[in-house]
Amino acid sequence: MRIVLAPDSLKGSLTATQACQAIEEGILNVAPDTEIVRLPMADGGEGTIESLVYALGGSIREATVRDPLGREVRASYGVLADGITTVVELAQASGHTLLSKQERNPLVASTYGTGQLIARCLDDGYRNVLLGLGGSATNDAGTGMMRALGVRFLDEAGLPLPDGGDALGALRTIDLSSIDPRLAETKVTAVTDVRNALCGDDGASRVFGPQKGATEADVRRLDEALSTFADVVKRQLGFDVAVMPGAGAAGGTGAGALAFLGAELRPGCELLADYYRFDERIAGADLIITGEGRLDAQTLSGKVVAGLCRRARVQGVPVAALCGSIGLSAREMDAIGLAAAMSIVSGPCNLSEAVDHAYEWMRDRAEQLMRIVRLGRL
Ligand SMILES: O=C(O)[C@H](O)CO
Repeated sequence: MRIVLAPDSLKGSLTATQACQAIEEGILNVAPDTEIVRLPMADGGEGTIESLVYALGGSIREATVRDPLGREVRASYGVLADGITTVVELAQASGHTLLSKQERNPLVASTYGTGQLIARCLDDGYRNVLLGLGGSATNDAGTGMMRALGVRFLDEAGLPLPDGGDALGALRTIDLSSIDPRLAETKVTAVTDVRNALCGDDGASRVFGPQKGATEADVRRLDEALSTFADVVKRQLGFDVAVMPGAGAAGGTGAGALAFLGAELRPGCELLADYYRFDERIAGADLIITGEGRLDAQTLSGKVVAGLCRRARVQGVPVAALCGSIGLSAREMDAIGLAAAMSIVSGPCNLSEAVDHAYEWMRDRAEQLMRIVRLGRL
């Protein structure tokens, strides 16, 4: 049998590569001669570097940059085995996991460190950058990132704005005269974990602000500030980032990447599947096993599992999912073409138990799934 493993991470408990390893162990316990293809997925957020480097080869490097509050932090970036592509993950330098709950404050948090990581890739001589967007602590439309790359964001008096999303309310002019000239010869592809717009009810501040510590009043200020940013970009650069799907990823960094880096925005699942040559590699497979923390309405709106099911359906390869929890009905699973889903949790437990045991539970559930598959072949 040939089985393709393509799980997303189970955030906070298993990375996608750990999930692959656990599932593989479970399968091989039952059917040791199974051919396994490992394609750990990611959506642009945490784990994007790890998955791409694991599946495609390459190396992980580190640099000291600024965290969302300006302190020094060691952050990773990836260099793929093709020798030309680097992977910068915004969550590494500007992610919400770098801050304690009390420190979270999207009014002031900045993506500056992400810009420093991009600059490091340019210093190393790379001109093809995959920029993973998701899991941010920020709401600054990527202006911190661009400041680290030479752009100046000025107020009415022509003075530079302070860091953070709130300050963008006072933005009047963008000075591109000192932008890093190497960007002109660099291709940036932004890998987005969501398709949200920049502003409004579906926008970055309203949908993701609260999880970064924004109060209702903060959400309104941040949304207005992003709208001011979008107006200035439109007036000065001539295009409308407010309405583009994915512009709201990572607190609006999708918009910044569009406006200043000339980035193409690609949903994470689609980009990784293309880099992995997913369609070719699933051809003739007996089964695809995917997974994520929770299967729910967000899964339907295009997360990793739905994206893979769409591609697998074209080739007639069945997909099963192993998840932390399942909030989809059988009918909804049918709608996305998911053949089966199992929770890895077998009884009531608290979150820390689930985190501590995720690897063994994933392995055991994969073993059960494999036993069922074997029964079906008797
Ligand atoms: O970082 C964020 O704001 C969310 O992950 C959506 O991109």
